[in-house]
Amino acid sequence: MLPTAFIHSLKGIPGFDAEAFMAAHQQTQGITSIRFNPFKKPYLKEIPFSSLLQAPVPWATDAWYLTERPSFTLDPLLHAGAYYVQEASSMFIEAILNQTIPNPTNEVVLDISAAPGGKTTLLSAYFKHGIVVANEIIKSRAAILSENVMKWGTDNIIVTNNEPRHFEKLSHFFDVILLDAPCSGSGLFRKDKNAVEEWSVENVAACSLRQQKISKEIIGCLKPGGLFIYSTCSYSVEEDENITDYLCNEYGLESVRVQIQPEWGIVEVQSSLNAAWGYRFFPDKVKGEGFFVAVFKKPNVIEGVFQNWLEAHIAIPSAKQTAPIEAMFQIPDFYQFFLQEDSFKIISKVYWRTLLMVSKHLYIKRAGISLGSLKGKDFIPSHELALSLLQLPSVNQIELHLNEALAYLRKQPIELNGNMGWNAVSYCGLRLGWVKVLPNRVNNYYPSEWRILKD
Ligand SMILES: C[S@@+](CC[C@H](N)C(=O)[O-])C[C@H]1O[C@@H](n2cnc3c(N)ncnc32)[C@H](O)[C@@H]1O
Repeated sequence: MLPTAFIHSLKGIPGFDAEAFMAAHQQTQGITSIRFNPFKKPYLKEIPFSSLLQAPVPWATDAWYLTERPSFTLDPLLHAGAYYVQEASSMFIEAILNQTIPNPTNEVVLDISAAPGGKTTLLSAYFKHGIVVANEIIKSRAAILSENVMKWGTDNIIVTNNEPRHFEKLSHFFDVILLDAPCSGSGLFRKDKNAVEEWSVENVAACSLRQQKISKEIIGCLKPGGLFIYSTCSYSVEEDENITDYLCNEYGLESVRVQIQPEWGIVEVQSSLNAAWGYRFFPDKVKGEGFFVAVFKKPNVIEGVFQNWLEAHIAIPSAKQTAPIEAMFQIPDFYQFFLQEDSFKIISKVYWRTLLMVSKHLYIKRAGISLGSLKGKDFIPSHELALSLLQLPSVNQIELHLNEALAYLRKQPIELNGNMGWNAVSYCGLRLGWVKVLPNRVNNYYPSEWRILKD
């Protein structure tokens, strides 16, 4: 049962049809959609859920509605990062980017509220020659973000665990900022019954203030001429159109209109003060959950100078240290090696300076691809390396059957014939992780904290 005050608060919003809206909330069968990982799909020997793929999500690339929700946990390809289970409305960010930055080059992108990482993975794929700083304020959620980023496997994501105000020093640094704001969550009422119970007029007002505060703290990081995308999964005007007015009034952002197809069912709205464009997703009109998004351009004025970038708390290992690792994994020379804690990592040389600058001001949870660390004389490859997109021609790869893959993901002992030492294991052609073959046993190196607990 939806709160009366909530329904009352939506009356008068263009596209809101109380009866149809409430009927859509009675539907028990949820909508499930996935977006394939464009970098891993070419290696897949079998398309997951091929019999369940119902129809493509019209505003996204290689994203599909499924006829039912399978057990994703028990699909090894979820753990290999073959796809991301993402709510369809959220995928509209790709349609926005296609229209506003049709030829992405080497953009520096900030996803300020990024966990669990649905939009981060989308941004990482869209800006494949750029870099995405994916930030999450809550530590436990930053860990989930990090896990999902590792599974996605790209080398162009830096995960940070900071408050938005910590970004203030990165003046005019980003070409694109996505603020997928924390909100009252009414758009997810169909999926999350707790959100219904927690909804209140007071919380909507508190969320609106928080959205303004986050905007204020990060707006200076956007380059003149840069793109600002604001989204929520709330239907409340206070969190949607009113924030778009705030962004135009306070920071002079210019609203950008996006083309939509009538058959998509998305409702175009305008804010009351600045007539800023916004896009509303109502569940009775769209095959997806509730969502709001608006797009802005920062005026193109030239101001400010970049600070001196070149001091950072990241170490560069010596060539002597990296030579055996380079030889072990045949690392292409467009990568820069760096050491974070005791882990050897790489990032594209193009983004080395970006990383230095970010690391000067923010807590970096992960960046680039971790290759592993030295334990005595042994080099222990990181799990992240197995999940990355790096070709590892010198590594022996053992293809597992479904039962073996699930045993591996449960971190159970498995029997395999591999080469002595480190071997990657894969399922349907995608790497799942590492095993170490010893004379009398095989050690399973799947991370304990990620293991599947479900039978
Ligand atoms: C809507 S969710 C983000 C979903 C994510 N963008 C995705 O696509 O998977 C909003 C996020 O904002 C974070 N958050 C909460 N309070 C915040 C604050 N004060 N500043 C920034 N982010 C905050 C939440 O922890 C949550 O992860």
